[in-house]
Amino acid sequence: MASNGNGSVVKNGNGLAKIQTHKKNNNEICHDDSGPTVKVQTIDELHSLQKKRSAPTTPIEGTLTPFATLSEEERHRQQLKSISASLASLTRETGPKVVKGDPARKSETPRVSHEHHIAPTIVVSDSALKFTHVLYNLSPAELYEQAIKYEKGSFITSSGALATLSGAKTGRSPRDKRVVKDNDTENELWWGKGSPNIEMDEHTFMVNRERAVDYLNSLEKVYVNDQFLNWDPENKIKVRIVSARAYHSLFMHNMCIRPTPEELENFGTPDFTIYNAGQFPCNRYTHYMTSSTSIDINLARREMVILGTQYAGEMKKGLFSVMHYLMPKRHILSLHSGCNIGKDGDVALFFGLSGTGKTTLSTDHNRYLIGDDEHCWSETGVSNIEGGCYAKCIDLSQEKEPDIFNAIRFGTVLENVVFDEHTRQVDYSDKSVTENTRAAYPIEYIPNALLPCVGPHPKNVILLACDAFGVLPPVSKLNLAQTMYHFISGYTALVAGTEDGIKEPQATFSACFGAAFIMLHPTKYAAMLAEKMQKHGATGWLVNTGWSGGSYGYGSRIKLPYTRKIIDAIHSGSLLNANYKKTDIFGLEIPTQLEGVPSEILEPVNMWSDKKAYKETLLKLAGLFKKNFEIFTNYKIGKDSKLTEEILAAGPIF
Ligand SMILES: Nc1ncnc2c1ncn2[C@@H]1O[C@H](COP(=O)(O)OP(=O)(O)OP(=O)(O)O)[C@@H](O)[C@H]1O
Ligand SMILES: O=C([O-])CC(=O)C(=O)O
Ligand SMILES: [Ca+2]
Ligand SMILES: [Mn+2]
Repeated sequence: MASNGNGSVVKNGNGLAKIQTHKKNNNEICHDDSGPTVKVQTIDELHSLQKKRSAPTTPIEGTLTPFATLSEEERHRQQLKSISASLASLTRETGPKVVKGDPARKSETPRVSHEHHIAPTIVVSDSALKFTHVLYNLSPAELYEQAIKYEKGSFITSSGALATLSGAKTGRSPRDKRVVKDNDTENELWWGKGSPNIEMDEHTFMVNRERAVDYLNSLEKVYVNDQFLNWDPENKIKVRIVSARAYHSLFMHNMCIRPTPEELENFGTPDFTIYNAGQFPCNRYTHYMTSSTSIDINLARREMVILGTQYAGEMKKGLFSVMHYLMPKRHILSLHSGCNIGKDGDVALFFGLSGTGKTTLSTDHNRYLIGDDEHCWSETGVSNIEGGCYAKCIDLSQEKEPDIFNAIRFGTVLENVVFDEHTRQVDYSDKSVTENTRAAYPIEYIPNALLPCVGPHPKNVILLACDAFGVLPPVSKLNLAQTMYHFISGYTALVAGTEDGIKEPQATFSACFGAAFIMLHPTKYAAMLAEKMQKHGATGWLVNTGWSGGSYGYGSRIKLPYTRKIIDAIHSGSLLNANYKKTDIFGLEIPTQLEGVPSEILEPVNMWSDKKAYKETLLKLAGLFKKNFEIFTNYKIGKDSKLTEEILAAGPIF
């Protein structure tokens, strides 16, 4: 039996109805098929319909900036020229042939003798004969696709974050950081004992730079981010990050300030450039190299090179070091601190080393978040340097820290976490890869973030110390000299190893609560802080977020709700008017009462059952403070020798 003549259903030999696939002239069956069809010839054409052209390549209509008067093509050309110049080998071609777009997409592969070929060649090498594809300021969605397709260990978690692996290094490598010592920096920077700046010469920097650039140019494609640092419009810095991984590009997209399409069109030449060739090692036969990792800063060239570590925090903190050099030159103080602002406009800074509570306490439901880690204090007030937060996520829970937990969603980079292979549910308690698991998210993922991230002069300067010895009071009010003493000391006590047995707390002193990132001598920053606090009438506080009733293993950590009550009382101003008494040895002013906190915990000795052990531990810690401060005793702080004397006298006395 063949056609029934109506052209719709044909019975075959065994009597089953067969649906005809050729065009019918009636529509009795499958009504849904009769709608309009797409007007394309191929599947590629169909895909091309999905995408509308947009930033960062589409010009914004109606903008009257000089750059906007250029044709789109000319703007494009200039942008590529700038990127080609960034990627130039300094010994061969002046810059590689760069072309925008993903090499995996055929339509974007350059044809021969293309106008995208920017650089005139001096000497032809193999690298000059190929194109380097530039993936310029990709969006999070595009970077997700790149990461998942090309980078092992990239997965979407159940909440939508991008889980990544940073490779062998899961934290910063401060011993592998080098800074070029030249005629200027020799006198300007802090060198020697206690300083984070380990010298290298200009020539060695160039060797490493060439190594990184050659590595990047050998790849089929590189990622380029053009972004900003510092929300203060007068002191914004333009940064370019050239990297080989979508993970790095998305991390910086989140952590730096994201330009608007208009700002990107007028971007021009960056003020600072990072070459992140982290997958590729440095050469240990190179002078100054003591491992296969090297993070090199050249302030004169305004460049940074990363070899042999893929830990993304190196980029964030490398730029922070640069800000610690550039900002003081403009009489702006750079700060390793969190910052928030109350409904009445009162600003608080939170200094502290890792794990002391900067992120936890600056993310406060009753206040607006300005930033969690890096700030500037200028003549006009405070500004966040970054456009994102980098939160520790070990043992993170929705109950304890809902805002951070909920920020871990689409767009967020999750480093080195462990998740269920099927549900992709993250287990935040799992330390299999590292204890330093981290989440990097744009600041606007925190619901009460203040945008733009700027505020007036701080009213309170809170120094956080997690004292695992259990002898520092939960809160003390500091005078200016004491604030400077504790700021320069930068104390916290970590507990080495948390698995089995009771371990001794380990005291850590890190000048300005961030010695790894400062460039000038600590007393320079301290002098600026003292001047600003004095001028704007800010009050200093020392808050112990660590142990009470005994050292680690005997006492217990001060409950977070109590610390929050203490912080609330600082913000509201009520603590300023409390009654105070002075402690022995450290001479700290401690309140006798504080609403919502049991009075006995305010004085540490009350909580220790073994008073003798308390006194011994207190003296031990005081001795550590004294010893640490020795390297600072020969420095004058600011112009005021009276203040210097007061600071030296503000430490423990015994
Ligand atoms: N009393 C307390 N005060 C503050 N934090 C506490 C307290 N008790 C426990 N914690 C916990 O200590 C941790 C503090 O870590 P947080 O991420 O805030 O430190 P951080 O200073 O931002 O560190 P980093 O510089 O490494 O980012 C959190 O997990 C918090 O829940
Ligand atoms: O920089 C990092 O890797 C994390 C951080 O915030 C710090 O250590 O201060
Ligand atoms: Ca933090
Ligand atoms: Mn930090």
